[in-house]
Amino acid sequence: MRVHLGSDHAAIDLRRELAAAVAAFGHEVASESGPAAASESVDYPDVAVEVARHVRADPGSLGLLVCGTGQGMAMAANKQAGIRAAVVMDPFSAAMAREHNDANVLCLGARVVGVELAKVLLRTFLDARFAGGRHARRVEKLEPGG
Ligand SMILES: O=C(CO)[C@H](O)[C@H](O)[C@H](O)COP(=O)(O)O
Repeated sequence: MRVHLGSDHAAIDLRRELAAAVAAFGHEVASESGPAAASESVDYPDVAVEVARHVRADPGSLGLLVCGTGQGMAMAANKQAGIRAAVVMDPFSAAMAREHNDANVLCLGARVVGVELAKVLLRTFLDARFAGGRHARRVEKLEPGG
């Protein structure tokens, strides 16, 4: 699975940890967006839009957005057509976001979850698959005018 990563200044360390985890889990870091140092304060909507565009241009890929809480990244990413971004803090939600909601972007909060839980959430998200069926009808309705 190709994964497009992005963070703001509040989650650089977690972004780096999860970039390594993506590879360790047998997946590919397709792109990495965001500042190089925590001293470079950035606006999360800018990073979220960049990653959303990468995901949309790379069919079948997934996005991973991390910031302080994950909430801002999700709010910004979900404004982009074709993007279904989910903030999760537990493995069940990580699995269901993929299986029922066909989420294609995972949002995590570096100030909310620790690194080891973040890795579990990431692996759960990457390993899950969309269930289709009745869920496909519902997901179609998420698109504007859907
Ligand atoms: O956590 C957040 C709420 O969505 C944002 O994504 C940012 O990470 C947070 O607002 C950054 O706060 P800072 O005081 O500028 O470090």
